[in-house]
Amino acid sequence: AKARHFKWEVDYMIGAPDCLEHVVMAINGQFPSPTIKARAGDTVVVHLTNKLHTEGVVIHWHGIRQLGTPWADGTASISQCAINPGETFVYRFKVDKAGTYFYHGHYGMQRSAGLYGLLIVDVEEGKKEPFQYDGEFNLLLSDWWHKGVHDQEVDLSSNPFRWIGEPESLLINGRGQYNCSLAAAHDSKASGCTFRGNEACAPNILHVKPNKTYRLRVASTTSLASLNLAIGNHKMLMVEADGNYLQPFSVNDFDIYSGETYSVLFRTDQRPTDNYWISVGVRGRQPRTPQGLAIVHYQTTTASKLPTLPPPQTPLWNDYARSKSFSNKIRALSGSPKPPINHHRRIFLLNTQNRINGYTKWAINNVSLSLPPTPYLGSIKHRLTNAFDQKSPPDTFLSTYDIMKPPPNPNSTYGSGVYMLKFNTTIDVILQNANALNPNVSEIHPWHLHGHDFWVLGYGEGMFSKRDEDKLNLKNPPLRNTVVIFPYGWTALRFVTDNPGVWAFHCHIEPHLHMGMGVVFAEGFILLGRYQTRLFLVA
Ligand SMILES: O=C1O[C@H]([C@@H](O)CO)C(O)=C1O
Repeated sequence: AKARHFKWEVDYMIGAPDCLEHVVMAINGQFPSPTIKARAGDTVVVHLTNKLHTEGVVIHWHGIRQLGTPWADGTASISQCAINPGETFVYRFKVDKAGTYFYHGHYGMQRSAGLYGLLIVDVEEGKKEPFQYDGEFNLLLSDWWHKGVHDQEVDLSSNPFRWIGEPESLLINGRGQYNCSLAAAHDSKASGCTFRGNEACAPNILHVKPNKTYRLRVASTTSLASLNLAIGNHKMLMVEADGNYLQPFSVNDFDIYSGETYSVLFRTDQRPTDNYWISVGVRGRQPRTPQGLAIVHYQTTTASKLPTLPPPQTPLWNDYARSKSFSNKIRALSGSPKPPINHHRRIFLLNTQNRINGYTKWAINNVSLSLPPTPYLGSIKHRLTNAFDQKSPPDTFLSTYDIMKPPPNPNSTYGSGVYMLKFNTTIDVILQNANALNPNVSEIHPWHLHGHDFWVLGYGEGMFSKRDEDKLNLKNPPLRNTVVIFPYGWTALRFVTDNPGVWAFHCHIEPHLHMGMGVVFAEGFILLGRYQTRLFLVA
């Protein structure tokens, strides 16, 4: 194992992610930020200097569990103070498990502003993956707005509320095309793009040889969009999710929610004199955004030749049955760690859209997350009891709550959202979706847990009930760090509190987190009475 050192400077720069000039966040002048490559067992050391003039910054290493290093999780107000302009903070953490990961800003809405990059962890030297391939490509998916992120933040925090709307573009590896279409040949209304190939917004081209197997690592860091990805005429084999191996299964396309990663294998067994589209489109919300496109180029033909077939169509945005069917196919590779059979504590988290003094918010069990200036990790360890509201949020909600209707009383309150979890216990979380403020609206929310992987025990419709208990999958549930709740449905997950620290658990939709959609798990602190806690000492 090695230590891998990086010297990074975060700044804004002028870019053109979808061909239109726009301010974008960059590391060392690069957008998307540089890809980190490491091997399992390595230590990554990032010296992060904040070159922004008027705002703080932090970076979260999404999917890395930070075993024994909770201070390196990179969450402002939770694991650390935001790094001030001019300051350097050193992130030092172990990448203990091979897989496809990414990193991103976790302060305000800086991820939406473009602060993200990939983190690829290969298996240890001499070890093998449980599948074989001849080459690999990375696709980092994101969505892009023409309105700047500061304006978006103010819109969302205004009364009356202003929603950010759907993205203008989808980006693949930071590249999209707003004012032209690569697939204009298949769309009489669109005007074609003319690229020489070296433009910053020219599409990604994956150069492949015929009759080989390639691994495609796909990560979604979208601010809002749920996506579906397909490769024209090529089937894919799902083999990895969020840094954990899957029982392989074949698909024509797959859904990917913000915060998720997948590896798929595909075989270049199609007509080698043609090229093929990779298309990415919006699901789960009214699609108002053109597909994102990349090209698979068979090296037996010319790279500039556009595919003859049209880009694969994205499935109907509200065909949730299709999305659920895909999610339900995801199983852990046989031999993967299994969940404990019993739980010690079960926390029900009701997701509702609410109002506080006329401001539109999201709340969990009627508490809308509001982060304090002093980071929890320090304030809880040092018992700074006036650093935040010590009132525990509720473990459940009224069983009579009608999730099919808008909240009868939409008024909510702000809270610190801190759940104290005992060390080495098994925690179940039942995420319960509900109707938003408008009638007949319930949206998708991908929830992401820091500091852990969890087992996804199942999904269901309506209110979680005792009867659903028997349907939970304790046999081969996948381990993940992000999972979706479907409209009007529930999702059950389980994890073990074996990693002392303070961990965010939140909707990975950036504007939703900004509007309070999250909670905090403080784990491994000994409770010494009402206001006294101490960090549990572990080796
Ligand atoms: O948080 C959100 O707000 C809007 C809508 O509910 C109110 O405008 C929307 O679609 C969200 O996801």
